[in-house]
Amino acid sequence: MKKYCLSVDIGASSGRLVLGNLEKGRLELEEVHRFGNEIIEKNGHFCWNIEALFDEIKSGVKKCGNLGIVPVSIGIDTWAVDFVLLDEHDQLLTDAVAYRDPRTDGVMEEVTEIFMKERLYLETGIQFQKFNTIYQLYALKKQQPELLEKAKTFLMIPDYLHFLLTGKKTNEYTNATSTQLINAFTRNWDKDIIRELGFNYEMFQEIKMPKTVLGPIKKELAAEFGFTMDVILPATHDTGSAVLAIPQLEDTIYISSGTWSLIGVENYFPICVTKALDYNFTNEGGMDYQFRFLKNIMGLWMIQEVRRNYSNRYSFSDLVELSKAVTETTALVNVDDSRFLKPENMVEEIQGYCMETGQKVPESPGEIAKCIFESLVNSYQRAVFEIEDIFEKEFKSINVIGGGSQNELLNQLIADTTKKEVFAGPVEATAIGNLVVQLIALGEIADIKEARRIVQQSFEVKKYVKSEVEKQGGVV
Ligand SMILES: Nc1ncnc2c1ncn2[C@@H]1O[C@H](COP(=O)(O)OP(=O)(O)O)[C@@H](O)[C@H]1O
Ligand SMILES: C[C@H](O)[C@H](O)[C@@H](O)C(=O)COP(=O)(O)O
Ligand SMILES: [Mg+2]
Repeated sequence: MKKYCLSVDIGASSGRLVLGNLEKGRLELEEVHRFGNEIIEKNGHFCWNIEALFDEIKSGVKKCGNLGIVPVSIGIDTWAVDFVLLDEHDQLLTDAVAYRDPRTDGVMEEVTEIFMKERLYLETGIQFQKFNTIYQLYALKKQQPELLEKAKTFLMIPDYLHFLLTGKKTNEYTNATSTQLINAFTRNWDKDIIRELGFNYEMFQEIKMPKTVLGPIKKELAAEFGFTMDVILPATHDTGSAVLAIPQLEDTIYISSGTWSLIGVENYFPICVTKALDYNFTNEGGMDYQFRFLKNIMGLWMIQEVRRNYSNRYSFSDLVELSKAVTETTALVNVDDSRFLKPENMVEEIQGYCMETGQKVPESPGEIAKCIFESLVNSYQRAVFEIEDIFEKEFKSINVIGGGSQNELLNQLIADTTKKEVFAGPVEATAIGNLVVQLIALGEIADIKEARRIVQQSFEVKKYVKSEVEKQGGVV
């Protein structure tokens, strides 16, 4: 009898439910449901449509039933930092405000007046991004103090979705670390930081690790689906799941390439030295208390927005082909400039940057796309230099995972620019990482080492090496 697990991976642009089962030492996947995940405007803020996302999860579970498949377990992973607050009746007090909302403008600067950056970094090891949960909560404290006073429960997005499924309230570790409120050494909520910022320490829930069996779904949901299953916590931070599906990590820098490009390495301890702070690297928590030493690069969000600006007239592969047809050197932008975090119009924002920096302004969709891809690779190259500077070693290869690993032009540009071997895939690394944790918890896979061996045997990974044609252009 096949034993199926069900992964729910909701990234910042799309979500998918993927069934997984082990067959003769290989992991077989079946995508049963895919849906978009767009930011909406609600009550004057940019928000996620959390109700619609839960409905999509339920639709996907029902599709399993329609296929005659009853999963043994389900686990949900999503993007990081965002959260909801519940009142004493476990009702929503807040919308699921998105990390791209401007409510945190200027807040990080205020908080680092209270806490020196060095202290926050030494205690948490987390990068300084204006949208971190710590700054979102501080913004709430300033803008809607009455909400924060009423809050009895803090749940991050996947925690909340797991709560809707089971009625259980926990905070999963890997995602909790992205709040910048977890102490990197105690691996628990940092009471001093929380209390000194005036947050209610009691609203934070017990930290649970990946592989935790949270329990069965609620009876009424089991009745609705026609079957029950257990919730097993994956690494509920999607990047935490994605890196678990990298076939081999030895001497490898990974790029989790989706809406964001998360570039980093797996590490056994937090690196909180000044150089890592200056480079703005983060030490996000991983399964089995590993650390994901990485940094955020603006990522394929930029091409997603450009596609939207062109009314979705072009597919992602169309935009890649159009950029290939552009032969002359294009302008380069600093993709990590906060102006690209949520511009009105990405095309115009890129053109404005090029005009302001005295560069030839890209006009056609192909020129815009090429500018984005080349500029992203420049930022990747800079991050590679920084990683090798901190670790005082050269890394042999780069493994690109996620939807962006399908961008062959980008993969080749990375190989040409970094002069390293580039491995591309698995595409659905996040869903795979989510599934292998459930299978480990169920005793179907021994540990993460065996899981990586299974991934190697189960999924295609393409290799790219530096092409003969020398790449033009330099680091911005
Ligand atoms: N066929 C394709 N060719 C090139 N790029 C692609 C293709 N399909 C998807 N992508 C890239 O993958 C990105 C989405 O990656 P994904 O990991 O699904 O994102 P997320 O998890 O953040 O929602 C898109 O923004 C797009 O740039
Ligand atoms: C805001 C966070 O940095 C972001 O969630 C990032 O950590 C992440 O995991 C994004 O994943 P995508 O799959 O949406 O690119
Ligand atoms: Mg993703």
